[in-house]
Amino acid sequence: MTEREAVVRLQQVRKSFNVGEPTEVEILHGIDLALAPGEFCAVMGPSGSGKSTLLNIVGLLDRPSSGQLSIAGEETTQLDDQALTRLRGRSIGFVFQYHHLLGAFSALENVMLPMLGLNGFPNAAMRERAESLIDSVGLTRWRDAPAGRLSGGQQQRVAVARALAMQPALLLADEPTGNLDTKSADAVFELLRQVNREHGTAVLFVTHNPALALRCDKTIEVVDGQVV
Ligand SMILES: Nc1ncnc2c1ncn2[C@@H]1O[C@H](COP(=O)(O)OP(=O)(O)OP(=O)(O)O)[C@@H](O)[C@H]1O
Repeated sequence: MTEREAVVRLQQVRKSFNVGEPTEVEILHGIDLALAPGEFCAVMGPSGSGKSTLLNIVGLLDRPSSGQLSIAGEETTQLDDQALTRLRGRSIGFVFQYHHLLGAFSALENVMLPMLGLNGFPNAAMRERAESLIDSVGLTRWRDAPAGRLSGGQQQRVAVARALAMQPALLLADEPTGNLDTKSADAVFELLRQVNREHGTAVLFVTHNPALALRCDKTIEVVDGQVV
């Protein structure tokens, strides 16, 4: 797979944090990873091994201390913050363990929020697209309900629809089912698989659940800051 073809490519990515001058701890020790378009990859590993740190870097929320990272064929390490924000907005969707929805806003409004961009004015096309996303995650009846009133599983469905608002090539899901009962977790996982199949969205899916990992295209394991 060439750099252009990969949705995500990490080469020798290291990440250190300052934990009180002058002490630095290295958390990621030279990660190599490539994700093809449409690939659904589970990320497993013990607590504290560096999975979230890795996802934050792939999601352009944090920068590597060294190494190369390309997203959708674009090398990112030289980009300034503004260019990173733009690339993130058009290429990457996020679903976290806690959905971070705005509880007083309707399910539909939450899905529209990422589409508003800088001028902040909704238009009919945005509304139509948000409606179709809400339909596709099975929440047509709850479209106008305040997000805070929905069940945990339904809220996570809204979060998936919101993550897809900008039609990203890559979806990053950090334990999106970790907070749900088995049945809701299964439904949210199936939804991610469906999105992956129908839209060709590549997915990095952090999970502690081996049964779900088995249903992914591949699994990588992060142990002590290395992919093993
Ligand atoms: N900003 C930071 N400053 C210092 N240390 C950090 C920072 N962020 C993460 N760490 C440390 O990095 C290590 C890896 O954390 P990370 O959250 O990536 O692990 P994880 O594999 O996602 O764990 P879990 O499965 O429990 O979510 C931990 O020891 C954590 O304390």
